[in-house]
Amino acid sequence: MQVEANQLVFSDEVYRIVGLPQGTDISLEQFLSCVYEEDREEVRQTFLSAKKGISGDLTHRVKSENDRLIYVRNHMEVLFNDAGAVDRILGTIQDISHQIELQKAIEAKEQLYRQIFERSRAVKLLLNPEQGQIIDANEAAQRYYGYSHKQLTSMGIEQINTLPLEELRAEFYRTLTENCDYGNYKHRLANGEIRDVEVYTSDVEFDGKHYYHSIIFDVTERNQVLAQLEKAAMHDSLTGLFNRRSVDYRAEPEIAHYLRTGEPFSVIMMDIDHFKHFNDIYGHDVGDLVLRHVAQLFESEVRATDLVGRFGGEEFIVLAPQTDKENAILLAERIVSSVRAFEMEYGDERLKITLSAGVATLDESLCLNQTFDLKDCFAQLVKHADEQLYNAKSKGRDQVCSF
Ligand SMILES: Nc1nc2c(ncn2[C@@H]2O[C@H](COP(=O)(O)OP(=O)(O)OP(=O)(O)O)[C@@H](O)[C@H]2O)c(=O)[nH]1
Repeated sequence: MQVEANQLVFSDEVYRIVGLPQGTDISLEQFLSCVYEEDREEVRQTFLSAKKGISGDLTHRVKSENDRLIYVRNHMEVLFNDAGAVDRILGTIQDISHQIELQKAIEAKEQLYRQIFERSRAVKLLLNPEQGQIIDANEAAQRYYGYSHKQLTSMGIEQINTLPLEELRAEFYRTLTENCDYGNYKHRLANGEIRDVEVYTSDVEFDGKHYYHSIIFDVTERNQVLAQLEKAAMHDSLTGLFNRRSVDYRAEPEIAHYLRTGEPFSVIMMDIDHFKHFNDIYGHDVGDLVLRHVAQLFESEVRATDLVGRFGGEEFIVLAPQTDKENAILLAERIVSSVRAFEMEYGDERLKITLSAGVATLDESLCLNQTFDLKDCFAQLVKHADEQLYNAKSKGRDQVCSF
């Protein structure tokens, strides 16, 4: 622009941008009329400042043909004459519509993903994998954990996850590298409650840095139901002892362990003497009570590594790993004695209970006859213990016999 003459000289590109025929003489006002109304005043002010000697930059819109809006970056460079007065303003107008459209598309996408993260009803956290720092937390996470966004984003994941940070890192690494996209953890809420959670984690990259995007599902109630179902499936409902299915399930690895290491393994089969009398004389409920009391006595006599199960009716079994014949006999005698010493109160009466037991200890002959089928091997062992149990019964009951 020739400042003195108030005359604008355009390059061909500027004529194209403003949509005017090339070579047209243009005044500042004519140029401003091409500028989008909302931006016009700002462009005028930048021109006025340039006229006063201040160079400037601005982004504005220009109305092109068919009123199409074009975004331009307008740089006004002030050139001074020898006397130091403003001589010309050299304007560079660059069509940046494409970049702006691109930027708008990126922003729109960013907004979309931001909303997917923030408005999701699933609990979501964004973590820094090195420090375990919580970088972002959506509203559902704030509600779930009971912390504000500010509090969560100043916390490390180890303040929520009950695992120590080192173990957590190893867990994250395992989850991501082993292509297993979720892990089960315990998370602590602001009110101190510990909840079971299933966490799905994916590695996301942004600006050259890696983050972990975790979606957290509370599975506390589901786990409680599963644990109850599992307990019901594995235990006898009357006595709380393991049921026959779980005895079989636990016996097979013990036999495999014996075959591998030669460490002894014994079983004790036990049966309450004349149990039918309790039912017949006092009723079935009292019979049930006897079974419960006896089950408690068993549990107090065995080691934590032993397993006591109800094999059926009034027949019980003890699996005693790492126990040889001598020690299994001692254990059986201890149990038989403790039952003998026990008196069950029933009204004014004190009911006496006795028990017979048969012991069998695993040896190779029991397994070698089989084709190394663990089930058959265990059945053989039980059969031998059962024979000894009936031996004890026939010898007068209230005693232990062994194979
Ligand atoms: N109350 C109760 N009785 C049961 C249960 N399961 C089995 N019984 C009873 O246990 C009794 C077992 O009787 P028997 O097998 O004749 O044996 P016993 O009377 O203990 O005699 P010996 O074993 O020969 O000393 C039967 O009357 C069964 O009905 C139970 O869950 N509750």
